[in-house]
Amino acid sequence: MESSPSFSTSFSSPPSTNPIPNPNLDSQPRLTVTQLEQLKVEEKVAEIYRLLNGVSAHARSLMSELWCDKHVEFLTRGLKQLGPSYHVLDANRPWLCYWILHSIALLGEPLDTELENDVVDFLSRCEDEDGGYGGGPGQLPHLATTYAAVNTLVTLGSENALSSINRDNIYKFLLRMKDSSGAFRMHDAGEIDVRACYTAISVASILNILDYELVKDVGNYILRCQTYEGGISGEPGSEAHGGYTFCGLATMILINEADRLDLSSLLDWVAFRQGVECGFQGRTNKLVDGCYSFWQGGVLALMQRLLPIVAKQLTPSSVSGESSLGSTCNIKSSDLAGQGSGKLSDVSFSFIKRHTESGPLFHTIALQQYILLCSQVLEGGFKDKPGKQRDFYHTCYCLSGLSVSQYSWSKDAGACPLPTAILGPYSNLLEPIHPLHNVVLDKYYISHEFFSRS
Ligand SMILES: CC(C)=CCC/C(C)=C/CC/C(C)=C/COP(=O)(O)OP(=O)(O)O
Ligand SMILES: [Zn+2]
Repeated sequence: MESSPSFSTSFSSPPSTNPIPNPNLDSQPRLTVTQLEQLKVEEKVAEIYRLLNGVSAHARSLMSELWCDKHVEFLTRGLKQLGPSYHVLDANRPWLCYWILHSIALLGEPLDTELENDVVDFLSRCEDEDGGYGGGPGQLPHLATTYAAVNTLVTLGSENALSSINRDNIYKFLLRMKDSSGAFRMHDAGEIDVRACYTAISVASILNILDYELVKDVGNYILRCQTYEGGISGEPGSEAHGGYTFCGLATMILINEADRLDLSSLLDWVAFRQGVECGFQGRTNKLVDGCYSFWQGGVLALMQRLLPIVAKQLTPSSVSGESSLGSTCNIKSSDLAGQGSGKLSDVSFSFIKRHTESGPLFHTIALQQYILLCSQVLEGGFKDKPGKQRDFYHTCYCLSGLSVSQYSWSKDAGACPLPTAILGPYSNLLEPIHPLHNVVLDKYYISHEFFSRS
């Protein structure tokens, strides 16, 4: 054996170079590429956190400040003009709109009407005449960019933005993407995966066009993607990953079938993804990354609302209660038969005992610390981890994760958190999100009202 069992090889390390000799530890077990990277990241993060030692509470609060003005400046500049290096994202332009505009909305910053109308015009030019949005004008419609475009227009929230969406055509596009297995494909003749299922169901739900035809058998596909670890993979037989776990769980909640998952093993898997760096990793034995603050933090925010069902899966009569997800998720614990593996680790069990009544399922202050001290770029924007560059994707998902962690103690969706739930000054508080769609909650309510009318 090349390495000791406790240093098991990561799935994603390239076989040709893995494991490599560790020059610093000649007589020790040899470490894999990922293990060496992990040690470096831990050291960099520890160095940052050491700065907090021995300084006053005031200084610590300043070090944890969210630099709102800098972020708004970075985001607004990006919305107006991007440098040439962004050409690689030419097929993702609705995503850029969503990442930037959702981040601005989370920061509570209004957008000027001219800029807003420019975005609505641009997205209308990305809309295919047979339904769905492409990555840019004239590009083929794709489910991911359709999700990004719809979430952007919901985030803008004006009559002009919401009425620009052709719901009949989007419905036809979604039906065309539906596979006979029940799952969805990303585009005509494209790949089938959990992302496609989530983006289709999220769009249909938010636009109030979700029906039996779209829902039929999609839950069976998601069930096939829950792995032996408890998390959810992109397709059957692959590795559990935070991004897909969010997509899979949110889909199951939106179609009212969350109780079919083994929620106790899912909870165990996701709870263990928060590491010594205080942030989350995307999968077992991989590195921390700021974007998982939302993908994994969002899963835990959803799981918090499902705890009565987790407990019911374990012991059908132990806990009773209703899910609090609101109108899009009308799961009633009384509707659910006790099912699932019936096995729950001590960790999950004590979580449930402590948190069925209140309180988050992860260390929310620690996550805020990772986001604000390790991912935040003081000139504006957020990054994956120390040593990386800022980008709009990480800015969007670090801010979304920050919002989720700030509101995780709040009993009612969006209720103002206590100061003790916020790391740094209270002015760090972001807008709350709807955790199933990742749009700002107020914007969700406006669109819900708008699309309920027709
Ligand atoms: C709505 C929507 C489209 C959601 C997408 C969800 C999402 C983020 C999926 C993750 C995809 C994936 C396998 C990343 C692994 O990358 P990596 O190997 O570079 O990263 P890792 O080492 O952190 O796993
Ligand atoms: Zn990332």
